Amino acid sequence: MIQLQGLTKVFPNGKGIFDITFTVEKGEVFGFLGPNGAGKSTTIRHLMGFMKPTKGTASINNFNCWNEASSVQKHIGYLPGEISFLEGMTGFEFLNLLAGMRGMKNFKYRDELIERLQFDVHTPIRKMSKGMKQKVGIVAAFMHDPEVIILDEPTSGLDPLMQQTFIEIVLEEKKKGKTFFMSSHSFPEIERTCDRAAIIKDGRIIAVKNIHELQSMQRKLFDVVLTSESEVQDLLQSPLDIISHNGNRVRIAVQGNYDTFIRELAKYNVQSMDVHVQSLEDIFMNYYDRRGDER
Ligand SMILES: Nc1ncnc2c1ncn2[C@@H]1O[C@H](COP(=O)(O)OP(=O)(O)OP(=O)(O)O)[C@@H](O)[C@H]1O
Repeated sequence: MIQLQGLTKVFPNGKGIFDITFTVEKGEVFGFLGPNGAGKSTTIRHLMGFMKPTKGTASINNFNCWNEASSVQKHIGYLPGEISFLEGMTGFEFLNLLAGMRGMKNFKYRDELIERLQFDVHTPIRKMSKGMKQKVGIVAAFMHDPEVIILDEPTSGLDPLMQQTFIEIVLEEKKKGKTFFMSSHSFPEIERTCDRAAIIKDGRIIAVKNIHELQSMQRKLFDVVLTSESEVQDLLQSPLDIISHNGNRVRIAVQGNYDTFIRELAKYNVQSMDVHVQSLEDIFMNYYDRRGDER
């Protein structure tokens, strides 16, 4: 449904995106993850036909995103990363303007979305908070029942309850066979909604992975308190993956090797233990670091 083939955009300052290649299948929810400035919005702007690539192609539904931008945009719902609306209007007037431009006839879903996102759509846009504007943007991206929905950091500005509502809406649309491409910093949101995710850093794709694969890469970090610093010194000689230590405290990473972990710790007087499950974000950061070392 969405194809990027060697997509490259080099800005005059040498930054940009380089040789981006991947495919998103019809009905797939695809996450696009990366730190600030990695190239997420630039890639999305190419998908929307707002930017001409230096090299390579982007296509949606077999339409070239640059040469056939108007055909592409007919199939798409889009939420930009930075929303700029016609500030003189209310949210409702803005949505009506879009609906008119799109020749929309059925407003049932629009009204349902407004109801679920719980905001006063008749507020003038210039008086809206960031979160309220984001909600208007979400309604605008979904209301016309598009086949493909492209979202640039959709939950930024939403409170946790509304993030949850948003996730539910995405999962419902996924069931209807919609294709999603969404950039995000929120790993739980990607984890809950996406089938696969691409990880981008410094304009280059460093991994495209199945979400289950990412989840199975999760390590657990145990913060263990022993009775003395000398015990910690002894433990440092063990085969355990010790991330850090301070006084009689030690942080140990465990990924599958629980038996060794318990056998080693049983040799000491353990005073307390806390566990942290590594977030997907940490997994990505580890991934970046490893790749950085290889270069
Ligand atoms: N029009 C432009 N001219 C010059 N450089 C640009 C332009 N647009 C983006 N860049 C640069 O390209 C890189 C990628 O930017 P982009 O906005 O795509 O990142 P991003 O992953 O969306 O980041 P964020 O999460 O902060 O929105 C950055 O280094 C940015 O400064």
